[in-house]
Amino acid sequence: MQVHKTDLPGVVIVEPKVFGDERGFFMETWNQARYAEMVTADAFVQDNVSFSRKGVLRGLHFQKINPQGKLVYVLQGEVFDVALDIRVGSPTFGQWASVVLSAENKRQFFIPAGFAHGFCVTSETALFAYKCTDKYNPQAEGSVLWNDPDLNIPWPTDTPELSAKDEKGTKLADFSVELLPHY
Ligand SMILES: Cc1cn([C@H]2C[C@H](O)[C@@H](COP(=O)(O)OP(=O)(O)O[C@H]3O[C@H](C)C(=O)[C@H](O)[C@H]3O)O2)c(=O)[nH]c1=O
Repeated sequence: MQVHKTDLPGVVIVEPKVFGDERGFFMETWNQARYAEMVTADAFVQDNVSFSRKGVLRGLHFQKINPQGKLVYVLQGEVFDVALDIRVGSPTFGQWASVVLSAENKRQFFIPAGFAHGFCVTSETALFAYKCTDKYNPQAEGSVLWNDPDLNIPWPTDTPELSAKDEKGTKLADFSVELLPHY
């Protein structure tokens, strides 16, 4: 397994070891000891899967309370994935890192607790899997506006399919600091 740093401390790209043979391939998508040593010491407590069509954009979501670190990857298809630092007091506040995740490249992306996360599907469909380091807390959820002009994130489409919640996302600069996670 290889782990690559990004410009955002704690946000890493994981390339798991893939065992290919004439039948196909095998890979460990998580291993408690190895990931605790190489990715995050935080324990994972919840697994999620979502399925989306091309052009669907989910994000940019965070939880102020029970902030979730996420180990995300794609089981089928391809997405453009973004981690945005919204931790008040962080030296990289307002900065984001992106990566293309696909069933082909088999990459994983770790987004630490306190970041906002989102992805946009670039294949016909995508099956998106992830592990979370804290529970779902809908009362504590927030959405940063996907196309916040201050962030200038190069999403693969200007006209994504969004949930009603994400249509009404808030510009990062418009959040009062008590609604954001703290560094
Ligand atoms: C996230 C979540 C959702 N739900 C229920 C609540 C709704 O009835 C339904 C769809 O929820 P939502 O529209 O918030 O799903 P996404 O838009 O995929 O949200 C996720 O999108 C981005 C990419 C993220 O990083 C977060 O994991 C998460 O916010 O699933 C649950 O029961 N448990 C959960 O952990």
